[in-house]
Amino acid sequence: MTDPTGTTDTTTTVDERKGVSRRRLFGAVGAGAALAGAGALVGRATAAEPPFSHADVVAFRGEHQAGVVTPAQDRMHFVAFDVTTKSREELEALLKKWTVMAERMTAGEEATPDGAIGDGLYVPPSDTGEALGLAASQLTLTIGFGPSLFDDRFGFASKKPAALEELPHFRADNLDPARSGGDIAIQACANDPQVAVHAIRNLARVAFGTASVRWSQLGFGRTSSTSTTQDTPRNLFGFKDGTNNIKAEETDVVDENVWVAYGDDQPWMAGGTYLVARRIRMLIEQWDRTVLGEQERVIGRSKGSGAPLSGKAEFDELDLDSKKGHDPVIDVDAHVRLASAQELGGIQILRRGYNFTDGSDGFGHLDAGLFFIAYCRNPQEQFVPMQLNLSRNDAMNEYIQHVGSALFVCPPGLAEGQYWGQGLFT
Ligand SMILES: C=CC1=C(C)c2cc3[nH]c(cc4nc(cc5[nH]c(cc1n2)c(C)c5CCC(=O)O)C(CCC(=O)O)=C4C)c(C)c3C=C
Ligand SMILES: [Fe+2]
Repeated sequence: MTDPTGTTDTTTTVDERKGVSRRRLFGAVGAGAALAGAGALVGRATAAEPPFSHADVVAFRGEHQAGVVTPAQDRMHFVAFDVTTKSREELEALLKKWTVMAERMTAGEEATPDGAIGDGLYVPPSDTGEALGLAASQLTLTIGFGPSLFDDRFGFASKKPAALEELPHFRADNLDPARSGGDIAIQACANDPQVAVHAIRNLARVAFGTASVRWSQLGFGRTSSTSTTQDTPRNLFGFKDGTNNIKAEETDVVDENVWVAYGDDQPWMAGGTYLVARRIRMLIEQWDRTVLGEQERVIGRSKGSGAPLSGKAEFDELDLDSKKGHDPVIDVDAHVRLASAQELGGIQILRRGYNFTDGSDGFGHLDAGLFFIAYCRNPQEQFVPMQLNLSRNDAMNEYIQHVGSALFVCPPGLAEGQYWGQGLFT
Protein backbone atom coordinates (compact mmCIF):
# COMPACT_ATOMS: atom_id res chain seq x y z
CA MET A 1 0.00 0.00 0.00
CA THR A 2 1.23 3.50 -0.67
CA ASP A 3 0.80 6.83 1.04
CA PRO A 4 -0.98 9.81 -0.51
CA THR A 5 2.18 10.82 -2.36
CA GLY A 6 2.23 7.39 -3.96
CA THR A 7 5.79 6.78 -2.96
CA THR A 8 6.13 5.35 0.51
CA ASP A 9 5.32 1.82 1.52
CA THR A 10 3.52 2.38 4.79
CA THR A 11 2.52 -1.09 5.78
CA THR A 12 5.29 -3.55 5.18
CA THR A 13 8.88 -3.87 6.22
CA VAL A 14 11.78 -4.83 4.02
CA ASP A 15 11.82 -8.28 5.53
CA GLU A 16 8.20 -8.95 4.74
CA ARG A 17 8.40 -7.84 1.11
CA LYS A 18 11.80 -9.13 0.13
CA GLY A 19 13.97 -12.08 0.92
CA VAL A 20 17.19 -11.45 2.74
CA SER A 21 17.82 -7.79 3.51
CA ARG A 22 20.92 -6.04 4.79
CA ARG A 23 18.87 -5.31 7.90
CA ARG A 24 17.78 -8.91 8.49
CA LEU A 25 21.34 -10.11 8.12
CA PHE A 26 22.51 -7.85 10.89
CA GLY A 27 19.26 -7.33 12.82
CA ALA A 28 19.67 -3.60 13.36
CA VAL A 29 16.08 -2.38 13.58
CA GLY A 30 12.91 -4.12 14.75
CA ALA A 31 9.83 -4.37 12.53
CA GLY A 32 7.81 -2.52 15.17
CA ALA A 33 10.10 0.48 14.88
CA ALA A 34 9.81 0.31 11.11
CA LEU A 35 6.03 0.40 11.24
CA ALA A 36 5.95 3.16 13.80
CA GLY A 37 8.26 5.32 11.72
CA ALA A 38 6.51 4.59 8.47
CA GLY A 39 3.12 5.23 9.96
CA ALA A 40 4.29 8.60 11.12
CA LEU A 41 4.90 9.58 7.51
CA VAL A 42 1.25 9.84 6.63
CA GLY A 43 -1.63 12.05 7.57
CA ARG A 44 0.28 14.76 9.38
CA ALA A 45 -1.50 17.89 10.40
CA THR A 46 0.79 19.05 13.18
CA ALA A 47 3.68 21.47 12.94
CA ALA A 48 6.24 19.00 14.30
CA GLU A 49 8.22 16.99 11.78
CA PRO A 50 7.50 13.26 12.19
CA PRO A 51 10.44 11.07 13.07
CA PHE A 52 11.60 8.76 10.31
CA SER A 53 12.83 5.28 10.82
CA HIS A 54 15.97 4.19 9.04
CA ALA A 55 14.01 1.05 8.16
CA ASP A 56 11.52 2.98 6.05
CA VAL A 57 11.39 1.87 2.43
CA VAL A 58 10.21 4.09 -0.39
CA ALA A 59 8.56 2.04 -3.12
CA PHE A 60 10.79 1.83 -6.21
CA ARG A 61 7.98 1.15 -8.70
CA GLY A 62 4.87 3.22 -9.26
CA GLU A 63 3.20 5.69 -11.58
CA HIS A 64 5.98 8.25 -11.09
CA GLN A 65 9.60 7.84 -10.11
CA ALA A 66 10.34 8.15 -6.41
CA GLY A 67 12.64 10.97 -5.32
CA VAL A 68 10.60 13.79 -6.86
CA VAL A 69 7.64 14.39 -4.56
CA THR A 70 8.94 11.95 -1.94
CA PRO A 71 9.46 13.98 1.26
CA ALA A 72 13.03 15.18 0.78
CA GLN A 73 15.52 13.00 2.63
CA ASP A 74 18.43 14.57 4.49
CA ARG A 75 21.30 13.47 2.20
CA MET A 76 22.02 13.29 -1.49
CA HIS A 77 24.59 11.84 -3.87
CA PHE A 78 23.99 12.99 -7.42
CA VAL A 79 25.94 11.65 -10.38
CA ALA A 80 26.05 12.43 -14.09
CA PHE A 81 27.43 9.83 -16.49
CA ASP A 82 28.83 9.98 -19.98
CA VAL A 83 27.92 6.87 -21.98
CA THR A 84 31.19 5.56 -23.37
CA THR A 85 29.96 2.66 -25.45
CA LYS A 86 28.59 3.16 -28.96
CA SER A 87 26.49 0.02 -28.66
CA ARG A 88 22.75 0.48 -28.12
CA GLU A 89 22.56 -3.13 -26.87
CA GLU A 90 25.24 -2.55 -24.22
CA LEU A 91 23.48 0.60 -23.04
CA GLU A 92 20.17 -1.25 -22.77
CA ALA A 93 21.86 -4.08 -20.87
CA LEU A 94 23.35 -1.59 -18.41
CA LEU A 95 19.97 0.07 -17.81
CA LYS A 96 18.42 -3.35 -17.15
CA LYS A 97 21.19 -4.25 -14.73
CA TRP A 98 20.93 -0.88 -12.97
CA THR A 99 17.18 -1.37 -12.54
CA VAL A 100 17.62 -4.68 -10.75
CA MET A 101 20.33 -3.27 -8.50
CA ALA A 102 18.43 -0.06 -7.81
CA GLU A 103 15.28 -1.92 -6.81
CA ARG A 104 17.27 -4.12 -4.46
CA MET A 105 19.18 -1.27 -2.83
CA THR A 106 16.10 0.91 -2.30
CA ALA A 107 14.58 -2.08 -0.47
CA GLY A 108 17.57 -2.16 1.87
CA GLU A 109 19.26 -5.09 0.21
CA GLU A 110 22.72 -5.55 -1.22
CA ALA A 111 23.16 -4.55 -4.86
CA THR A 112 23.45 -8.25 -5.71
CA PRO A 113 22.37 -11.25 -3.59
CA ASP A 114 25.02 -11.84 -0.93
CA GLY A 115 27.36 -9.81 -3.15
CA ALA A 116 29.65 -8.36 -0.49
CA ILE A 117 31.06 -11.62 0.82
CA GLY A 118 29.27 -14.46 -0.94
CA ASP A 119 30.96 -14.47 -4.34
CA GLY A 120 34.04 -16.33 -3.15
CA LEU A 121 37.62 -15.36 -2.48
CA TYR A 122 38.74 -15.23 -6.09
CA VAL A 123 36.56 -12.50 -7.58
CA PRO A 124 36.00 -8.87 -6.62
CA PRO A 125 32.80 -8.71 -4.54
CA SER A 126 29.76 -7.68 -6.56
CA ASP A 127 28.56 -5.44 -3.73
CA THR A 128 31.11 -3.07 -2.25
CA GLY A 129 29.97 -3.82 1.32
CA GLU A 130 29.88 -0.45 3.08
CA ALA A 131 26.09 -0.60 3.48
CA LEU A 132 26.07 -4.02 5.18
CA GLY A 133 24.08 -3.61 8.37
CA LEU A 134 22.50 -0.37 7.21
CA ALA A 135 18.79 -0.20 6.51
CA ALA A 136 17.05 1.29 3.48
CA SER A 137 17.00 4.78 5.05
CA GLN A 138 14.31 5.88 2.57
CA LEU A 139 16.76 5.57 -0.30
CA THR A 140 15.35 6.74 -3.61
CA LEU A 141 17.13 6.46 -6.96
CA THR A 142 15.83 8.70 -9.71
CA ILE A 143 17.12 8.50 -13.27
CA GLY A 144 17.18 11.17 -15.98
CA PHE A 145 18.50 11.45 -19.54
CA GLY A 146 20.38 14.50 -20.85
CA PRO A 147 19.98 16.11 -24.30
CA SER A 148 23.28 14.58 -25.43
CA LEU A 149 21.88 11.04 -25.14
CA PHE A 150 19.56 11.85 -28.04
CA ASP A 151 22.36 12.57 -30.53
CA ASP A 152 23.12 10.11 -33.35
CA ARG A 153 24.84 7.42 -31.24
CA PHE A 154 21.91 5.24 -30.16
CA GLY A 155 19.06 6.04 -32.52
CA PHE A 156 17.06 8.01 -29.97
CA ALA A 157 16.79 11.23 -32.02
CA SER A 158 13.13 10.66 -32.87
CA LYS A 159 12.36 10.10 -29.17
CA LYS A 160 13.83 13.41 -28.06
CA PRO A 161 11.30 15.55 -26.17
CA ALA A 162 10.91 19.07 -27.54
CA ALA A 163 11.51 20.67 -24.14
CA LEU A 164 14.86 18.89 -23.72
CA GLU A 165 16.79 21.77 -25.30
CA GLU A 166 20.08 22.83 -23.68
CA LEU A 167 19.47 25.63 -21.19
CA PRO A 168 20.47 29.09 -22.45
CA HIS A 169 23.43 30.99 -21.08
CA PHE A 170 22.19 33.14 -18.19
CA ARG A 171 23.85 36.40 -17.20
CA ALA A 172 26.86 35.87 -14.88
CA ASP A 173 26.85 32.10 -15.40
CA ASN A 174 30.40 30.87 -14.82
CA LEU A 175 29.85 27.24 -15.74
CA ASP A 176 32.54 24.62 -15.49
CA PRO A 177 32.01 22.03 -18.26
CA ALA A 178 33.44 19.40 -15.93
CA ARG A 179 30.54 20.04 -13.54
CA SER A 180 27.87 20.38 -16.23
CA GLY A 181 25.86 18.25 -18.64
CA GLY A 182 25.93 14.48 -18.89
CA ASP A 183 24.11 11.73 -20.82
CA ILE A 184 22.48 10.12 -17.78
CA ALA A 185 21.91 11.36 -14.24
CA ILE A 186 21.05 9.41 -11.12
CA GLN A 187 19.92 11.21 -8.00
CA ALA A 188 20.32 9.15 -4.83
CA CYS A 189 18.61 10.54 -1.72
CA ALA A 190 18.57 8.86 1.68
CA ASN A 191 18.57 9.67 5.34
CA ASP A 192 21.94 7.98 5.75
CA PRO A 193 24.76 9.41 3.60
CA GLN A 194 26.54 6.06 3.46
CA VAL A 195 23.46 4.44 1.93
CA ALA A 196 23.29 7.09 -0.80
CA VAL A 197 27.01 6.87 -1.53
CA HIS A 198 26.91 3.06 -1.58
CA ALA A 199 24.11 3.12 -4.14
CA ILE A 200 25.88 5.46 -6.56
CA ARG A 201 29.22 3.71 -6.08
CA ASN A 202 27.76 0.32 -6.98
CA LEU A 203 25.88 1.65 -10.00
CA ALA A 204 29.02 3.41 -11.23
CA ARG A 205 31.07 0.29 -10.65
CA VAL A 206 29.03 -1.95 -12.92
CA ALA A 207 28.93 0.76 -15.59
CA PHE A 208 32.64 0.29 -16.26
CA GLY A 209 33.17 0.04 -20.02
CA THR A 210 29.66 1.33 -20.80
CA ALA A 211 29.35 4.62 -18.93
CA SER A 212 31.75 6.66 -16.82
CA VAL A 213 31.20 9.29 -14.16
CA ARG A 214 31.34 12.79 -15.64
CA TRP A 215 30.71 14.66 -12.38
CA SER A 216 29.07 14.05 -9.04
CA GLN A 217 27.92 16.05 -6.06
CA LEU A 218 27.29 15.21 -2.42
CA GLY A 219 24.67 17.21 -0.55
CA PHE A 220 23.40 17.49 3.00
CA GLY A 221 20.64 19.22 4.92
CA ARG A 222 17.95 19.33 2.25
CA THR A 223 17.29 22.96 1.38
CA SER A 224 13.64 22.50 0.57
CA SER A 225 10.68 20.93 2.20
CA THR A 226 8.63 19.05 -0.38
CA SER A 227 5.87 17.88 1.92
CA THR A 228 3.62 19.46 4.52
CA THR A 229 4.90 16.73 6.87
CA GLN A 230 8.28 18.45 6.98
CA ASP A 231 9.60 21.46 8.83
CA THR A 232 11.25 24.04 6.60
CA PRO A 233 15.02 23.54 6.64
CA ARG A 234 17.63 26.30 6.38
CA ASN A 235 20.16 26.89 3.64
CA LEU A 236 23.77 28.02 4.20
CA PHE A 237 22.70 31.70 4.21
CA GLY A 238 20.82 30.76 7.38
CA PHE A 239 17.34 31.36 5.90
CA LYS A 240 14.41 28.99 5.86
CA ASP A 241 14.22 27.53 2.36
CA GLY A 242 11.22 25.78 0.88
CA THR A 243 8.46 27.72 2.64
CA ASN A 244 6.68 28.58 -0.57
CA ASN A 245 7.67 25.41 -2.40
CA ILE A 246 5.19 23.10 -4.12
CA LYS A 247 4.24 20.41 -1.61
CA ALA A 248 3.54 16.76 -2.48
CA GLU A 249 0.10 16.91 -0.89
CA GLU A 250 -1.03 19.64 -3.33
CA THR A 251 -1.68 17.04 -6.00
CA ASP A 252 -3.43 19.44 -8.40
CA VAL A 253 -0.50 21.85 -8.25
CA VAL A 254 1.94 18.96 -8.71
CA ASP A 255 0.01 17.65 -11.72
CA GLU A 256 -0.11 21.11 -13.23
CA ASN A 257 3.55 21.95 -12.72
CA VAL A 258 5.62 18.79 -12.28
CA TRP A 259 4.37 15.74 -14.18
CA VAL A 260 4.39 15.62 -17.97
CA ALA A 261 0.89 14.79 -19.21
CA TYR A 262 -0.14 12.70 -22.23
CA GLY A 263 -0.18 15.02 -25.21
CA ASP A 264 2.47 17.36 -23.77
CA ASP A 265 5.33 15.73 -25.58
CA GLN A 266 6.70 12.31 -26.46
CA PRO A 267 4.27 9.57 -25.36
CA TRP A 268 7.07 7.57 -23.67
CA MET A 269 7.55 10.25 -21.06
CA ALA A 270 3.98 10.86 -19.89
CA GLY A 271 4.10 10.71 -16.10
CA GLY A 272 7.73 11.80 -16.16
CA THR A 273 9.24 15.18 -15.42
CA TYR A 274 12.32 17.31 -16.08
CA LEU A 275 15.19 17.78 -13.65
CA VAL A 276 17.26 20.98 -13.66
CA ALA A 277 20.47 20.86 -11.61
CA ARG A 278 22.52 23.97 -10.88
CA ARG A 279 25.63 23.97 -8.69
CA ILE A 280 25.39 27.42 -7.11
CA ARG A 281 28.41 28.57 -5.17
CA MET A 282 27.50 30.84 -2.26
CA LEU A 283 30.00 33.55 -1.38
CA ILE A 284 29.71 32.72 2.28
CA GLU A 285 32.37 35.07 3.62
CA GLN A 286 30.84 38.06 1.81
CA TRP A 287 27.38 37.13 3.09
CA ASP A 288 28.66 36.74 6.64
CA ARG A 289 29.97 40.34 6.57
CA THR A 290 26.55 41.63 5.48
CA VAL A 291 24.25 43.19 8.09
CA LEU A 292 21.04 41.36 8.96
CA GLY A 293 18.80 44.07 7.53
CA GLU A 294 20.46 43.79 4.13
CA GLN A 295 20.35 39.96 4.23
CA GLU A 296 16.60 40.14 4.84
CA ARG A 297 16.11 42.76 2.11
CA VAL A 298 17.95 40.53 -0.37
CA ILE A 299 15.78 37.51 0.40
CA GLY A 300 12.54 39.41 1.13
CA ARG A 301 11.83 37.37 4.27
CA SER A 302 12.83 37.62 7.91
CA LYS A 303 15.70 35.39 8.94
CA GLY A 304 14.23 34.15 12.20
CA SER A 305 10.66 33.17 11.39
CA GLY A 306 10.91 32.97 7.61
CA ALA A 307 7.89 35.29 7.35
CA PRO A 308 7.70 37.51 4.27
CA LEU A 309 8.73 41.08 5.14
CA SER A 310 5.13 42.02 4.33
CA GLY A 311 3.73 39.57 6.92
CA LYS A 312 4.10 38.13 10.39
CA ALA A 313 4.22 34.34 10.15
CA GLU A 314 6.18 31.96 7.94
CA PHE A 315 3.30 30.83 5.77
CA ASP A 316 1.70 34.27 5.29
CA GLU A 317 1.31 35.05 1.60
CA LEU A 318 3.76 37.45 -0.02
CA ASP A 319 2.11 40.85 -0.33
CA LEU A 320 4.11 42.37 -3.16
CA ASP A 321 2.02 45.56 -3.12
CA SER A 322 2.67 46.30 0.54
CA LYS A 323 4.38 49.74 0.95
CA LYS A 324 6.30 51.51 3.69
CA GLY A 325 5.87 55.13 2.70
CA HIS A 326 6.54 55.11 -1.04
CA ASP A 327 8.84 52.09 -0.95
CA PRO A 328 7.77 48.47 -1.43
CA VAL A 329 8.20 46.42 1.76
CA ILE A 330 9.49 43.51 -0.33
CA ASP A 331 12.15 45.22 -2.42
CA VAL A 332 11.92 45.32 -6.21
CA ASP A 333 15.04 43.14 -6.47
CA ALA A 334 14.29 40.82 -3.54
CA HIS A 335 14.79 37.14 -4.40
CA VAL A 336 11.30 35.98 -3.40
CA ARG A 337 9.60 38.71 -5.42
CA LEU A 338 11.51 37.87 -8.60
CA ALA A 339 10.96 34.11 -8.23
CA SER A 340 7.31 34.36 -7.21
CA ALA A 341 4.40 33.04 -9.22
CA GLN A 342 2.76 36.48 -8.92
CA GLU A 343 5.71 38.11 -10.69
CA LEU A 344 6.06 35.36 -13.31
CA GLY A 345 2.53 34.92 -14.59
CA GLY A 346 1.79 31.91 -12.42
CA ILE A 347 4.98 29.91 -13.08
CA GLN A 348 5.98 27.48 -10.34
CA ILE A 349 8.60 24.75 -9.96
CA LEU A 350 9.26 22.03 -7.39
CA ARG A 351 12.55 22.73 -5.59
CA ARG A 352 14.48 19.81 -4.08
CA GLY A 353 18.04 21.04 -3.54
CA TYR A 354 20.77 20.32 -1.00
CA ASN A 355 23.52 22.26 0.75
CA PHE A 356 27.07 21.37 -0.15
CA THR A 357 30.46 22.13 1.37
CA ASP A 358 33.38 20.77 -0.60
CA GLY A 359 36.24 22.02 1.56
CA SER A 360 37.90 25.32 0.66
CA ASP A 361 38.91 26.77 -2.67
CA GLY A 362 42.65 27.31 -2.10
CA PHE A 363 42.12 31.03 -1.42
CA GLY A 364 40.77 30.47 2.07
CA HIS A 365 37.13 30.60 1.02
CA LEU A 366 34.64 27.82 1.63
CA ASP A 367 33.64 26.03 -1.54
CA ALA A 368 30.07 25.87 -0.36
CA GLY A 369 26.65 26.55 -1.71
CA LEU A 370 23.38 25.17 -2.87
CA PHE A 371 23.07 22.24 -5.23
CA PHE A 372 19.81 23.48 -6.68
CA ILE A 373 17.49 20.84 -8.09
CA ALA A 374 14.17 21.75 -9.67
CA TYR A 375 11.54 19.43 -11.12
CA CYS A 376 9.10 20.84 -13.64
CA ARG A 377 6.74 19.83 -16.44
CA ASN A 378 8.45 22.01 -19.03
CA PRO A 379 11.82 23.59 -18.21
CA GLN A 380 11.67 26.01 -21.15
CA GLU A 381 8.39 27.45 -19.88
CA GLN A 382 9.07 27.27 -16.15
CA PHE A 383 12.72 27.19 -15.07
CA VAL A 384 14.09 29.28 -17.95
CA PRO A 385 11.90 32.39 -17.52
CA MET A 386 12.31 32.20 -13.74
CA GLN A 387 16.09 31.98 -13.94
CA LEU A 388 16.18 34.71 -16.60
CA ASN A 389 14.40 37.05 -14.21
CA LEU A 390 16.68 36.09 -11.33
CA SER A 391 19.90 36.28 -13.34
CA ARG A 392 19.06 39.80 -14.55
CA ASN A 393 17.65 41.37 -11.43
CA ASP A 394 18.14 39.36 -8.22
CA ALA A 395 19.87 41.24 -5.37
CA MET A 396 21.23 37.83 -4.32
CA ASN A 397 23.50 37.71 -7.39
CA GLU A 398 26.12 39.68 -5.44
CA TYR A 399 26.46 36.66 -3.15
CA ILE A 400 26.15 33.66 -5.49
CA GLN A 401 27.64 32.27 -8.68
CA HIS A 402 26.23 29.48 -10.85
CA VAL A 403 29.16 27.15 -11.62
CA GLY A 404 27.47 23.96 -12.86
CA SER A 405 24.35 23.24 -14.87
CA ALA A 406 22.51 20.28 -16.33
CA LEU A 407 19.10 19.33 -17.64
CA PHE A 408 17.62 15.83 -17.76
CA VAL A 409 14.32 14.31 -18.73
CA CYS A 410 13.09 11.82 -16.14
CA PRO A 411 10.92 9.02 -17.49
CA PRO A 412 7.77 7.98 -15.62
CA GLY A 413 7.78 5.36 -12.91
CA LEU A 414 8.10 1.66 -13.64
CA ALA A 415 5.41 -0.98 -13.65
CA GLU A 416 6.36 -4.50 -12.55
CA GLY A 417 8.84 -6.02 -15.01
CA GLN A 418 9.84 -2.73 -16.67
CA TYR A 419 13.35 -1.31 -16.67
CA TRP A 420 14.86 2.18 -16.62
CA GLY A 421 14.73 3.80 -20.06
CA GLN A 422 12.57 1.08 -21.62
CA GLY A 423 10.51 3.75 -23.41
CA LEU A 424 13.59 4.71 -25.42
CA PHE A 425 14.15 1.23 -26.81
CA THR A 426 10.61 0.20 -27.73
C1 LIG B 1 15.47 29.51 -10.78
C2 LIG B 1 15.00 29.27 -9.61
C3 LIG B 1 15.68 29.53 -8.31
C4 LIG B 1 17.02 29.55 -8.01
C5 LIG B 1 18.20 29.30 -8.92
C6 LIG B 1 17.12 29.84 -6.60
C7 LIG B 1 18.30 29.96 -5.88
C8 LIG B 1 18.40 30.21 -4.52
N1 LIG B 1 17.38 30.44 -3.63
C9 LIG B 1 17.87 30.68 -2.37
C10 LIG B 1 17.13 30.97 -1.21
C11 LIG B 1 15.74 31.13 -1.12
N2 LIG B 1 14.84 30.98 -2.16
C12 LIG B 1 13.57 31.23 -1.69
C13 LIG B 1 12.41 31.18 -2.44
C14 LIG B 1 12.32 30.82 -3.77
N3 LIG B 1 13.34 30.55 -4.64
C15 LIG B 1 12.85 30.19 -5.86
C16 LIG B 1 13.56 29.86 -7.01
C17 LIG B 1 14.96 29.80 -7.10
N4 LIG B 1 15.87 29.96 -6.12
C18 LIG B 1 11.43 30.23 -5.75
C19 LIG B 1 10.46 29.86 -6.85
C20 LIG B 1 11.10 30.64 -4.48
C21 LIG B 1 9.70 30.87 -3.92
C22 LIG B 1 9.27 32.27 -4.24
C23 LIG B 1 7.89 32.58 -3.69
O1 LIG B 1 6.91 32.48 -4.45
O2 LIG B 1 7.76 32.91 -2.53
C24 LIG B 1 13.65 31.52 -0.28
C25 LIG B 1 12.48 31.88 0.62
C26 LIG B 1 11.78 30.71 1.22
C27 LIG B 1 10.98 29.86 0.27
O3 LIG B 1 9.87 30.14 -0.10
O4 LIG B 1 11.54 28.82 -0.13
C28 LIG B 1 14.99 31.45 0.06
C29 LIG B 1 15.58 31.70 1.41
C30 LIG B 1 19.28 30.58 -2.47
C31 LIG B 1 20.21 30.77 -1.29
C32 LIG B 1 19.60 30.30 -3.78
C33 LIG B 1 20.92 30.10 -4.41
C34 LIG B 1 22.02 29.85 -3.78
FE1 LIG C 1 15.40 30.63 -4.18
